[in-house]
Formats: sequence, structure tokens, C-alpha cells
Amino acid sequence: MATTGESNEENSTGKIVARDDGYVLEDVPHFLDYIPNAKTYRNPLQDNPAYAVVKQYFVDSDDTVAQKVVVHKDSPRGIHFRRAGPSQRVYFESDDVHACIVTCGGLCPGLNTVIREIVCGLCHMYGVKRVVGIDGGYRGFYSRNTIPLNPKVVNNIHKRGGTIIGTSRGGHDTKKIVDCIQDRGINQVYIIGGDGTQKGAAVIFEEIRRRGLKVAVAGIPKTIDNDIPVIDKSFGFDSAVEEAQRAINAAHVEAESTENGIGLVKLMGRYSGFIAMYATLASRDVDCCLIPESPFYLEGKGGLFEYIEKRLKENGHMVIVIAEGAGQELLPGSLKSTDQRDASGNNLLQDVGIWLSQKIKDHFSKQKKIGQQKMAICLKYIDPTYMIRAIPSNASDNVYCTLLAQSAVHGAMAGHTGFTVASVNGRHAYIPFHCITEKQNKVVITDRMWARLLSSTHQPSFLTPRV
Ligand SMILES: Nc1ncnc2c1ncn2[C@@H]1O[C@H](COP(=O)(O)OP(=O)(O)O)[C@@H](O)[C@H]1O
Ligand SMILES: O=P(O)(O)OC[C@H]1O[C@](O)(COP(=O)(O)O)[C@@H](O)[C@@H]1O
Ligand SMILES: [Mg+2]
Repeated sequence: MATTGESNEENSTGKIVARDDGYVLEDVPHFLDYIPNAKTYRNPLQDNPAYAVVKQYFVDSDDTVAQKVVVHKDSPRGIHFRRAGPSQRVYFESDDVHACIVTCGGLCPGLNTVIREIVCGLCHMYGVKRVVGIDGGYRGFYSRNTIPLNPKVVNNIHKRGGTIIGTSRGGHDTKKIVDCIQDRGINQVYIIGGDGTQKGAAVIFEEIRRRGLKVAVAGIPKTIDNDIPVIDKSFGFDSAVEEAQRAINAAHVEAESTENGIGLVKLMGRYSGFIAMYATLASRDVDCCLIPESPFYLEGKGGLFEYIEKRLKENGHMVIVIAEGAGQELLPGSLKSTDQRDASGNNLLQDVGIWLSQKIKDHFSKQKKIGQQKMAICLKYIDPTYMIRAIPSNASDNVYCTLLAQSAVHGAMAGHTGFTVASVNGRHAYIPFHCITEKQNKVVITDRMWARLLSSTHQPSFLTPRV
């Protein structure tokens, strides 16, 4: 019930509590919103020897996490999310839970760890006995048999890359998926995937609510590109950046071992250049980082060719990192594929790395023809694209995956639904789907982080007008 100066609003996009002092809670749905007589039970964790001794283990239902921690002293308190964690009361009896896990979209380090920890969290913390994997992404709901999962089956999977239950793009048929959930008697659905997957999870939740089913839908965001907004970062992102170092090191070794050596590395990043930016900042051997958010040009003053020449003259070698989505607008019409899409509807990009390699080679061989002194270059192109996402997660991502999985399990057991779980300013929170699917997280090139990168590589900003 709203207290004085507080308004509660529930609409198609969410449950919002707004107070006069500017405090806003973007709350997540709960069974009680549409099943008013839903039964509750004592949380079995209260009797668990590992947790019973921990003071304040259970979250207070009024605990919230602020979206912004840097605020002006006069600004309103801003948007908050419900704090994740176990509740004193749960909405499922352990024996009644029938959970399923599905992984969708591209691979990301840590998928298996999240699967493992959902299974172990449900079984060890809540005594759940029935957990299944959906085989091969959304379409597996209606076209494949389920995969039985238990702590023994998942015991070692976190040491492997990929996802033991398979993944896919496309194949999201809401009606068929919810029919399957209903027919199989599944009442907790854990959905691991990126922006597309979370949009899919949102419509599955809406259909479940429309049918009045007591089925919790919990999302765990996965994106190697780190393009999901609000959340601190996706699990697996750090592991991918770490693996990218191996490719950059190789490019650097090759480049510095020959005269005018250029090492060119292409990294993932369809619309967001976070992997390229962080891999560059971590490496310190990179002289130029090109990302989708920062348009660049090749010829003329302030262009890439001028910078390459300068860098080779100064240093004898250089390393360039390019995100796959960078410079797509420069590719000639024949290479552009604006209307080609994958099964999920994502734009299929052409290989900007191969294009740029050829452009650089052509530029330096052309110099001779127009009478300038030729600068013979030796360019090595490295494309580690799939290698950086097919690895197991590193130690810190493993811990992050564990906490995310546990938070998701606590949320579903507590009767929350239609939420995604993530770290926001270092604290775990339940976030309504619409908050993370409405826009994409991108590198802001007027922010400090990009400035740090420019000052580390000394590359041109490409903002100066071409002459
Ligand atoms: N707007 C949408 N509504 C429903 N399902 C979607 C939507 N966008 C994508 N999906 C489904 O989500 C799954 C994963 O999407 P995709 O874009 O391939 O990967 P990611 O989730 O990693 O972004 C696919 O099965 C796709 O059909
Ligand atoms: O070849 P695939 O499997 O479609 O994957 C390529 C794409 O996957 C990505 O890693 C992003 O995947 P998601 O959308 O699943 O997060 C992009 O960087 C890349 O363009
Ligand atoms: Mg995506």
C-alpha cells in the first residue's frame, strides 16, 4: 500500500513506486500481483547449518539498490531496484519445484558455471529434486526432449567452455514455448542469454501471466559484447578480455619482429566496442583501437593511414585492434550486407578485418606508384573471434556466475518473476526486463574511459574534419 507522498503504478512496462523525494523503485512482478491467494512457506534456508549462523542473511523486502551512485547533492534520489537475495518466506515447497534452464544466443564464458550453480543452488539450498535443461535454446522447448540435470551431472561442467545444454538463435515461438512449460508442469524457468533472449523471456513471462500460471521466469543476462544496459557487466566479459590478450600479444610479437610490422586483431563487438576497448587498455601494446561507436576514416589529415605512417616511423611497428562492427559504413556496397540477418534477426556483418588489412596493404604498395618513397610493410591479421568466447570462465567470472545463479534461484523461490538478475554498482538486484531491453549499452566516446584509451594509444580521435 502506498504511504504518504508515494505513488504505486503498474502498467505494461512495470511496477513503479515513486516518492515525492524523487526515490523511484522499478520493482519486479510477483506471483501475488496475479495470484492473490498464492501460498507461502518458511524458507528452508532458515534450517540450513551453513546459513543459519549468518546474521542478516535474508534480505529485507524494503532493501533496494541505487542505479546511480554518483549523484549531485541536490539531485533527486533516482531509480532503484529490488535487492536480490533469499527471503524469509518462499512460494514453493521444495518437492513441488520443477525447474528448467535454457541458454540462448552466442556463447559466452561462464554459461556452464551458471547452469551448474542454478542446479546446485536449487538442490543444495532448497532441496529441489527436479531440474531439467532445455536442449538447444528456445526451440528446444517444443522440438526436443529435456536433459535431466542434478549436482552430479553438472559437477565438473564449469571447467568447460560452451553450454552443456546447447544454444541456438531464432526459433522463439511464445505460444509453443509456454504450452510446453504448461504441459510439462514446469514452474521455474531460468533463461540465460543476451538482449534478444531477455526480450524473449519478457514475452514468455507476459504469456504466463496472461494464462495465470504460477511459473517464475528469471533471466540471467549473458553478453560477451557487454551491450546490456544498467548492469555492471556481463559474466564472461572479463574472461573474454583476458583471452583477447593472447591474440594481441601474438600480434605484437609478430609486428615487432619485422621492419614496419603491423599486427591487426579483430575482436567481437557487433554494436558495442567494450571488448576491444578493455582489451586495448589491458594490453598497453595497442597503438590504435577502432570501435563501432567511434567512426574513423582512412585517407587524409587525421586519418588512419597518416597515423600508421607516423607510428611506423617513430616505433618501427604497431598493433591495431578493431571491433567487428567498426567502420561498417566504409565497406563498399558489394561487401555491405545490411539486409542479411541471422536467425534471430541480428545484422550479419562482413569481415571488416580482412577489408582493413587489404586497404592498408594497398595504401602502402600504392605509394611507390605515385612516386613517394615506398614504406614496405609486413601485416599480420589475427582473427580470434570465436576463441575468446569458447573458453571456460576465469576465476573471478566463476564467482560472479555463482552469485548470479544463486540470486536468480532466491528470487524465483521468493515468488518474484519476470525479472533479470544482475550486479548494479556491485550489489545484486532484480531488474524488470524492460529496463535492460529498451536500449543497448555502448561505449560513450565523450566519457572518461574513451579519453583514457585515447591517451593510452595516442591514436587520433578521428573527430577532426577531413581536409
Ligand atoms: N524481440 C524478440 N522477441 C522474442 N524473442 C527474441 C527476440 N529477439 C531475439 N529473440 C530470441 O532470443 C534468442 C537469442 O537471441 P539472439 O539475438 O540470437 O542472442 P542474444 O540473446 O545473445 O542477444 C533467439 O532464440 C531469438 O529468437
Ligand atoms: O556467429 P554467431 O554465433 O552468430 O556469433 C557472432 C556474434 O555473437 C556475438 O558474440 C554476440 O552474441 P550475442 O548477441 O549472443 O551476445 C557478436 O559479437 C558476434 O557478432
Ligand atoms: Mg544480442
